[in-house]
Amino acid sequence: MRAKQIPEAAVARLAVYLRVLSGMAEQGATTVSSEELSAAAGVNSAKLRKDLSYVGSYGTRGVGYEVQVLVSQIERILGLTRQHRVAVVGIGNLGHALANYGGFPGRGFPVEALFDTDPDLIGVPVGGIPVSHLEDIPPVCSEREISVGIIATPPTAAQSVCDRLVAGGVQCILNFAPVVLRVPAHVEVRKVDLAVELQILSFHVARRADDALGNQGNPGLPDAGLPIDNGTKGDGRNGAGTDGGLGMVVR
Ligand SMILES: NC(=O)c1ccc[n+]([C@@H]2O[C@H](COP(=O)([O-])OP(=O)(O)OC[C@H]3O[C@@H](n4cnc5c(N)ncnc54)[C@H](O)[C@@H]3O)[C@@H](O)[C@H]2O)c1
Repeated sequence: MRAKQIPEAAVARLAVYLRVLSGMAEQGATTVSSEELSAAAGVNSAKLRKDLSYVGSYGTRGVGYEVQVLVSQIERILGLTRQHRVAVVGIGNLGHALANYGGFPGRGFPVEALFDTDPDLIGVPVGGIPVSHLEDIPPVCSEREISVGIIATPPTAAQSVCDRLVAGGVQCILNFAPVVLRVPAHVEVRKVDLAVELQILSFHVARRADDALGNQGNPGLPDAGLPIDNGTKGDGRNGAGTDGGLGMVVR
């Protein structure tokens, strides 16, 4: 199956399986049953088998899946066979945490550039990387071949930051600012909103309470298994769409 035909929710779960499988490989596991993997990932085994069929992996009866083979298959489908260099813009509370987080490089996302406007921060190393000024985003991103930009600025600054990242050749943007970004069609945006995740959790708690009272709950609401909100290209989900004339996608 081609990567673009895999449902968004399954893509998010594949990333979770990859994290779990990498941990198993580190512990020396060579094979894993679908039951073990589904328990470790917190996904039911029928859904897991369906997800793994998207990457062409069906396992062997009585043996399960070869861990390294499955890791390679998921990495290939997620485009993780090469590194994606990351820039973080806005080195405040969140930006500091992201810049200092040691877990990105090992997952193929080394942080290579930091930007802010605060004169007290410019030139100061955070997580070993000196903070550059906002104005330098295009040349620095282009020179360091940054492909992922993380926006952790106040919402009022996010669009102009986004425009600079795009001018620097960045193709993927992870946006923490509570604002909808306008980007050219070739740029992919994902929006992270932890409040939405909390609201989804709240929904599931409320549904359980409903079920306990013998009601059916609300079956039409989304799977809470997604770590982040999506912003897919102009498909009408999540408020995404095109502006029709400018070739821009609003996410
Ligand atoms: N999505 C979520 O779940 C979530 C969670 C926490 C925070 N946020 C959002 O993340 C953003 C950052 O939050 P924070 O608590 O780190 O804020 P903060 O005020 O601590 O940091 C913001 C940083 O952005 C810098 N900045 C301001 N204008 C800039 C510009 N034009 N270019 C570059 N840098 C600029 C500031 O100097 C500051 O260092 C906010 O928009 C906040 O709403 C989102």
